[in-house]
Amino acid sequence: MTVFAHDLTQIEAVIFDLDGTMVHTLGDFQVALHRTMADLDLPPVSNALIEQTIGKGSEHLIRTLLAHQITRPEVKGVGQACPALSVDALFDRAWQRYQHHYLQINGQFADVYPGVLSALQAFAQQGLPMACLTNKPLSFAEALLKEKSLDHFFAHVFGGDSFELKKPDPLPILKTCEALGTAAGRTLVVGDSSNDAQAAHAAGCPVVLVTYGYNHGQRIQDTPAAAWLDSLAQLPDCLRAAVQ
Ligand SMILES: O=C(O)COP(=O)(O)O
Ligand SMILES: [Mg+2]
Repeated sequence: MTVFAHDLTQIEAVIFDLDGTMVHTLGDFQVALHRTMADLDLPPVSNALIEQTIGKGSEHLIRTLLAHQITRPEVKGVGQACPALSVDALFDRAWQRYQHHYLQINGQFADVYPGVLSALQAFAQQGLPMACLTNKPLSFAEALLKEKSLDHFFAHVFGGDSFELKKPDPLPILKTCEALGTAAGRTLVVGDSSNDAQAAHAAGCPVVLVTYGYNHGQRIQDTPAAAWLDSLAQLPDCLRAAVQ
C-alpha cells in the first residue's frame, strides 16, 4: 500500500465504483459479448481486449469491439462483399442482443472481491453514507448489487445512463455528492481506473484506487491518487488515520 500525505480522516461519505472495484465482472462481460458476437455471425472477441475496453460504459464497449471485429481479415473479406458491415449498421442489433444476454447472466460469472464486504460493513457501522456510481447501465448495476446482496449498503445507486455524461467527466461525481449531501472535498471516490480518478480530481474529491481491477491495460499506480490498495479491507484504516 502506498499512501500520500493526504488527509482522509475528514471523509463524510464514500462513492464506490462497481466493475473492477467491488465486483470482478469480467466473466459476465465475456459471456454476454461472446453470445452477442455469435448472434451477429462475428468471431469471438479476445478476453484481453474486453478487459482493456471495460470502463467507459457499455455503448463504448460495444462500439469499440465492433470496430475491432469488422477489421479482422476473416470478417473484412465478408465486409468487402457486403458494404453494410459498419459499426453504425451493426450497433443497434448488437446493443439489443448484448442487453438481452447480459441481463440473462448478470452476476453469474462475477464475484465480489475479497475485502469489499468487510469495508462496506465497517462504514455502515460508522454510519458513513455510501453511494455506488458506475458507468454500467443502471438496470445492470441495480440487479448485480441485489444478486450479490450489496444493494442495502447504498443510499444511492447511479449508472452510466443516470446523467448526461459518464466518468471521466466530473458531472456524475458532482451529482452523486449532491445526492449524498456532502461537499466534494469530504467525499471519497473509490475506483479501479483512471476514469474514476480523472472524474474525482476534476470534481475535487479525494480518490483511492484498487490495484486489482480494470485499467485499460495500464498500471493504476501511474494514476495519481491518495492511495492504491491491494484490498478494500485496508480502506477503513486509511480513513481512521492519515497514513504516510
Ligand atoms: O461498465 C463499465 O464500462 C465500467 O463500469 P464501472 O464504472 O463500474 O467500472
Ligand atoms: Mg471500474
